[in-house]
Amino acid sequence: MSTTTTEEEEAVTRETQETLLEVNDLKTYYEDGGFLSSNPVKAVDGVSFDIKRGETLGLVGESGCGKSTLGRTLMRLEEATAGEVKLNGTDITTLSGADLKQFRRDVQMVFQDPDSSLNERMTVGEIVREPLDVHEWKTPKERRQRVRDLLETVGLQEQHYYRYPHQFSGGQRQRIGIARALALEPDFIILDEPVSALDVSVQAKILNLLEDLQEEFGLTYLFIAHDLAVVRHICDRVAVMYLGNIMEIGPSDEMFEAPANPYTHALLSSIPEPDPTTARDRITLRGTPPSPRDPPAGCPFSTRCPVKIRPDEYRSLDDDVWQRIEVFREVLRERSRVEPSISDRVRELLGRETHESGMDEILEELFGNLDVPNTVMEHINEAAEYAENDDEEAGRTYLREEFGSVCDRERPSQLGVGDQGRLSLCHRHEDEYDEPATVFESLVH
Ligand SMILES: Nc1ncnc2c1ncn2[C@@H]1O[C@H](COP(=O)(O)OP(=O)(O)OP(=O)(O)O)[C@@H](O)[C@H]1O
Repeated sequence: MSTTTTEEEEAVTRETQETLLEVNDLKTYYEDGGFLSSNPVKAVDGVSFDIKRGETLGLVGESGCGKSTLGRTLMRLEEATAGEVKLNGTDITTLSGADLKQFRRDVQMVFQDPDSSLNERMTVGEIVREPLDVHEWKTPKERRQRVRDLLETVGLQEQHYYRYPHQFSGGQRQRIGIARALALEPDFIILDEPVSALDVSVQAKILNLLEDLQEEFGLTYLFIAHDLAVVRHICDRVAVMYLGNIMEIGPSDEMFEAPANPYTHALLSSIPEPDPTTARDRITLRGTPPSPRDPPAGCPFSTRCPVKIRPDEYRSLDDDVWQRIEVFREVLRERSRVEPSISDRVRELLGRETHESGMDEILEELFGNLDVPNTVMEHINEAAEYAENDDEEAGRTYLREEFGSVCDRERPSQLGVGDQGRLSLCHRHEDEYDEPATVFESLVH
């Protein structure tokens, strides 16, 4: 049908478009000598992608998954720990002097909260003119004219030049932020949740403005958002981020219609469907994302994945028992996050052995009403014993060795799915395993 041809044509067009930004195995770690552990926060943990000139790439994921850190690293507001960021073929992570100054003209950022990103003591004219002054753009007279033109471009008026940000509505303030970002004619703009703080009625106007500006000036966008509906509307492609990794990246229409990665699947199933006849089955994710100080050794999503690969000997184990084992593993992980000295202190304060009394209750709660095979229960008891003796780490290792699979052990690579260059980070795309979609089907029926 014609849609397929159009989609294929789009894929071919993308192939021939010029690459503006290329990111290779980028890592940004925060070494802040944390209170609970000296491990760094692995906010961005090895991401690779590219953005073509004129394209809009959406970056979505739950709070804390590393979206802003990635955006800030691309802006050189955070220092990359490892990897490459190439803009027009030049690695920007090592730029300095005049080259860095030029880079600061080419890449701009629009922030979520126009209230806190605009200096209340400056007039609108001064705010928009500031980057022109810093970069000594042409003459002062030409700068003033440029600001007037920019105000008009973003839908404000010339007389707004002498007013202060507090005299404007949220949408107008975001227009001021956009005018400022456009001042130096950048190639690339990072939009960090640009409409999240605005009323729904104003959001559409700002999104339309951004689309018009993109067309007029040939801009390339990285659009950071947690609102998937907004992303679907405005982005050509979407990258789904989880725990510092890109789990899936590809054309937005294709991804929204048939997510390939289990995490994308779960994320999309949590948005209400406008058309109830196509309602997807909702997937409720267990637990919370692991700490980015201590991410899983294998797949980043392995601790919560509803379609995680099981070891052969447990393929036919009852689903409920299997889920509870996974929860038990999560419990030990949580407990091992607490530094022993703190748990000792708690025990001291309570005047009792908190760990020991807790473990029996946990096992009863998790497995008490289930028919658990003896061999399985023996393994669980063994791990519980380690935990009772304050060695959660040994308990975790024991469970990983017994119940773990390739998902726990090996980080998957990004594998191609579909025929439009979509990539997904999941072992299930390897030939020997069932695809995530097939397993989700069987879970539901
Ligand atoms: N300056 C910092 N020092 C230490 N850790 C940080 C710092 N900034 C962010 N983090 C941590 O890095 C991780 C990623 O944070 P980031 O703000 O990039 O996520 P996000 O997806 O943008 O979240 P949100 O949507 O809530 O802004 C989080 O665990 C966060 O606590």
